[in-house]
Amino acid sequence: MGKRTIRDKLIINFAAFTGLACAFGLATILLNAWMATDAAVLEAEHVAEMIANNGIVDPLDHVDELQQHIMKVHALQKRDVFVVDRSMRIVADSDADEIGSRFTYDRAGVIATTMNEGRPGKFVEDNPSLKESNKLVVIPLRRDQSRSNSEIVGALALEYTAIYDELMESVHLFIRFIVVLLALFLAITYALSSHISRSIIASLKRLQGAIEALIQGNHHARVNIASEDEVAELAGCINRLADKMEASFRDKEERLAANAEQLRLMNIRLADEVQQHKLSAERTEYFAYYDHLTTLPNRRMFSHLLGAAIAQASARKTALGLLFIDLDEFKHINDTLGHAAGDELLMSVATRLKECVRVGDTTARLGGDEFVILVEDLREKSHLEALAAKLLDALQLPHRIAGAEFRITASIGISIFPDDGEDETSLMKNADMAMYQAKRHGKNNCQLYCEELQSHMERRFMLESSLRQALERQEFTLAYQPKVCAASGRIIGAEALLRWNAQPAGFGNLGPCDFIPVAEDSGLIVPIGRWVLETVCLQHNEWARHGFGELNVSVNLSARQLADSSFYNDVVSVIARTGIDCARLEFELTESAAMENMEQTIALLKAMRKQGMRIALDDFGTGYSSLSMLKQLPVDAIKIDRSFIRDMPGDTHANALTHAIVAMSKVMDLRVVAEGVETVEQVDFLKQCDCDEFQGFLFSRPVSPEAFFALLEQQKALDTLVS
Ligand SMILES: Nc1nc2c(ncn2[C@@H]2O[C@H](COP(=O)(O)O[C@H]3[C@@H](O)[C@H](n4cnc5c(=O)[nH]c(N)nc54)O[C@@H]3COP(=O)(O)O)[C@@H](O)[C@H]2O)c(=O)[nH]1
Repeated sequence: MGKRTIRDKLIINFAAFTGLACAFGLATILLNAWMATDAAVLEAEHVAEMIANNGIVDPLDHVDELQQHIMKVHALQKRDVFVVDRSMRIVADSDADEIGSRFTYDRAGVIATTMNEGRPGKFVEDNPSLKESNKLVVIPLRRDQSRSNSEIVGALALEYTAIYDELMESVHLFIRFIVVLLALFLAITYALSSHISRSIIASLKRLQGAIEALIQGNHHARVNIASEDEVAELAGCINRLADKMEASFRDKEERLAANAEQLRLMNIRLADEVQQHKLSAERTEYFAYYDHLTTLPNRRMFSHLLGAAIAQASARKTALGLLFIDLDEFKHINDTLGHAAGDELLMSVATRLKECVRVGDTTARLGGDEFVILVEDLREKSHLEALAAKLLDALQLPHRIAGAEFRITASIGISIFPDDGEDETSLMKNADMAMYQAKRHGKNNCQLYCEELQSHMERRFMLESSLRQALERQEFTLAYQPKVCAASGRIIGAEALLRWNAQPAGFGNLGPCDFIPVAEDSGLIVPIGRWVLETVCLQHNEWARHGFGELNVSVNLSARQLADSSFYNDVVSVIARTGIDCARLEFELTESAAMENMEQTIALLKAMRKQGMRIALDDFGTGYSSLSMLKQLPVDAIKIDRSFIRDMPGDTHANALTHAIVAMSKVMDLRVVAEGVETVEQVDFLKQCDCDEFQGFLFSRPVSPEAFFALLEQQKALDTLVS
């Protein structure tokens, strides 16, 4: 079934209503017609009964009286009346001419039926001669009309056409009235229905328009229905829905606006971050090739530049010079002044270096305090030496760091392409090797690479592996050099000095000055030092066993040992294992070793002194020898370097310095040991200076444990003799 509009439904309703109204009208008409017929028949029956009940008993025997009566009724009411006997012969008739004839115009046999059944009947006369058919009512005619069970002798027929027509006339009038009324009613109903449907449809259309506007996003759309019916309620609902939608839309709009603002801010931030990222990427890219502190090319960049320069020089058959620069004692400066000052110094160095080179030369920082300079188109080797000298001079000039002036030196190694190397790696390695050589040559100088240097390095490498083996094979021994009390002249202690027996062939006779630096550079000095300490402690136990437990014994320490994280624990555990009296154990370290990592060294020395061990500052006077440093370091004694002792008493300068050192030490409550004492004059002078102890060849060279023991025994014997 298709969709039905409201209009369709109203029309259907209207049609149904019309149909019902018509049916009702028709039913009314039919009822009226039936009632009219019934009334006419009843009236006829009544009249017929009246005629029949006129008091005549056995009426067919009194037909004349019956005839008279009929005639009276006919005269009064102008109706046809006749009476038939059971054979349908007319015995009385308002039309007297018909009397005696048979009535034949009742084809349906209504009269016969009436006579048989005793009930009234009605029929329409089938007389073709009549213009209008007569309607007749028939009643049975009894012998005694007052008795209902009396024999039926005939029938009386009374025409009721006129009364019927009269009644039907009013029925027709009623029908016309009903039809007009129905038509009027239908017209009004139709008009009203149309009006209502139009008004409802118009309202619905407005509702539809409002809803469609809402659907299309017009949230201001509202519908105003003046009525107070359901449509108006629906309009109210739609308006409320629209209000909600508008509020929700406004809310959404506000949220959208907020989101858009957030998005905008995020976009700005994102753009900013992208920019930052770009900058950071550029910075990362930059610092991948440039040193962030000095802005000089870094190792990676320099490697590229050197590679390119070698390729170009190789093609052009020209030479290159590579200067490897390492600052002397930079670590000390960094440790004492702090990293910020160290950074400032590095920046100052970078500036000085750049100021010294030509425009086409490349200066780079490899890291730490290592710098390189690449000189292209090199004509003369001497130009490199001149440049190195210029650099050393420039670097020596005071640097203004943190408001104070500092002086530094540097060591420079030089290699040349293609003589000293044809590739980047060998050129760098050889310049670096030459720089180490410059360091070994006392720093603040430059060294040109040469093949001997290479063989020297190779020799050094072989020495290192031999040293490693020596430790494993226990090829080291200790010599002991006596320390003599200045006041009593007696041996009061000894310094343990490392010796290497069974040395490998090809190295000559290697003294500690030859192999200890190699052991220090390679780190082997740590296990070697551990062995020295253990041996010294065991030796002291041995002396103690022979009654020389009061002797003090000194052990040398290098910076590398002090820097070793397990050093303190190693010392403590050796002491615990051997059971040596800590008060008899003294450690000697140089000023430069102490200064390599001053803070850590101070803490370490303090811890050792707390355990009862003593500390002596070795080679005093050759390094910084600053008063402030001496004040900071927790030491018990200083050993005046033998370079001072050697020159006295002839050198007034050395004499004065020795005097000053001893005086200063006394003020600081430090014991003073003079080392390298070789002459009696030196002893006399040192005694005048109030020196506490002497150590030197005058008393004894460093000797084997057995020889030292013999010295002790000899002293003991002398003591016995004197006492
Ligand atoms: N870290 C360690 N260093 C050690 C150890 N053993 C030795 N050393 C250091 O080696 C350097 C050289 O020592 P050595 O060749 O033994 O020389 C010592 C003495 O022989 C020498 N000396 C002593 N008296 C005189 C003298 O009258 N004249 C003279 N020309 N030389 C003399 O001095 C060296 C001892 O010096 P010092 O240590 O400064 O007291 C040396 O620096 C040793 O420190 C070790 O086990 N570990």
